[in-house]
Amino acid sequence: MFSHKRADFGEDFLFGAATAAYQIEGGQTDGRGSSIWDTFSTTPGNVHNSETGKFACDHYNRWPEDLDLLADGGFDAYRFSFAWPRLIPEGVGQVNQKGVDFYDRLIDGMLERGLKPFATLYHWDLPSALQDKGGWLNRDIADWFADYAVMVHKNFGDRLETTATINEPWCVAFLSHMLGVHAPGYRDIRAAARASHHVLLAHGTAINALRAEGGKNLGIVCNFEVAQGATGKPEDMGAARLWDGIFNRWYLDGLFKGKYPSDVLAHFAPHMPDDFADDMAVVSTPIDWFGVNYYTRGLYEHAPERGAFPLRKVDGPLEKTAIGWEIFPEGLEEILTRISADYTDIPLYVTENGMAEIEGTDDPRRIAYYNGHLGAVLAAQKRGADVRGYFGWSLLDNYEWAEGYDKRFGLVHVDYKTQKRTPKSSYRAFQSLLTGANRSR
Ligand SMILES: OC[C@@H]1[C@@H](O)[C@H](O)[C@@H](O)c2[nH]c(CCc3ccccc3)c[n+]21
Repeated sequence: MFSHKRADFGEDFLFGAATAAYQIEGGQTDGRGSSIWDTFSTTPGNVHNSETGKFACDHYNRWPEDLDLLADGGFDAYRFSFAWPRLIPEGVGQVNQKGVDFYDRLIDGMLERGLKPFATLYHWDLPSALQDKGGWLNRDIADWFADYAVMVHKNFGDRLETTATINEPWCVAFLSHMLGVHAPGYRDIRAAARASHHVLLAHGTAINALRAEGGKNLGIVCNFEVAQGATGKPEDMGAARLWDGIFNRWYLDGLFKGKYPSDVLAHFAPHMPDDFADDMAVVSTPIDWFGVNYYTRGLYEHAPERGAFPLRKVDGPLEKTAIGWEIFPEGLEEILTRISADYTDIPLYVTENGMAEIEGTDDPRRIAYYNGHLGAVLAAQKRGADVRGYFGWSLLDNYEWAEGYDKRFGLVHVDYKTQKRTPKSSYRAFQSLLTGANRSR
């Protein structure tokens, strides 16, 4: 079990678990439109075993059971995402009423169980019809996204506890347009530079549109990593600093200082959209809370042969999870205190933190992983970070993007042949922390 008590975190602190539509819903039916992950995952070479989210955890049909798991676990909140193609199949225009009905039932199901809905508008499943128009490379996406955000607000806003615009703009832009690891799988610095700006422009444009409709408790979720030099050599420390710029400071500086970091801009400058500087007031539109996703640290070395970004991640010595990420809870304390000291004093939520294992292990290390990172939250709170909640990634084993289904992050095991859900020992640890007892319905 955990070595912490629920009261340690503060009376109003919220505990939750998180998921994302494409990773759990399946349900490619009832008018849902195609997304870039449907096409990317069915293109050979992109995803482990060419696995897709076609069925996933069948959450589209099994959502009552999954909400029961959250309620039985004693969780206060549920972080979920809307599938843009399920609500507006072509991305703009015609609404799919069956999609609206699904999320109506889902959100009412949360409220009936006393679960606070923490919604994410975009968790990577862009409608294919918008990709056909350039997707994140087309500046118009700011308006497409804002119109979608307003549609969600009008249908569900009165029942949502919080709304995040984008999950992990670094993944939407750099991972997907520079590294090509995620959909749409570009490997092009010009695409990466333009997507890295347009994703934040879309965020700010949507925040302004939601404010105009009376939207409240609006935020964004970014992913963070502590970047350290593989050695103390100046060139390796410089590589870590540059990665910190690419992964962390591009978003923190853009969102909270209204200015992109000059070291990263030096590499992106020839490829940035014209007059991007004129957009920075919109990019840094004030928000009400900030979501922090944290998993691990990275060690970096100088790699001159690597072209535009002369750096390379190197293998570290610390214990690793099944997805190869070092276990480094101190990094969560560092990230939370850095954000609250250097960037903003608005409330922070740890919106994702968790550990992958492989099939059937119910890895006992997961309890230690969570215990260590919960301790990091407490340490950050003691150092002044206003951390209001913590969401474990993930409620269920699910579709782990390019890794397919092998890498299991769930607090609850899913047998994909039978769709049987089985709580893991880490689920019981949260249940004990949150309810003081191990019980199931
Ligand atoms: O990889 C575990 C989770 C994903 O399942 C979530 O959908 C996503 O929000 C998320 N972000 C991160 C950290 C950033 C990252 C994502 C994918 C690959 C490498 C780094 C880890 N995770």
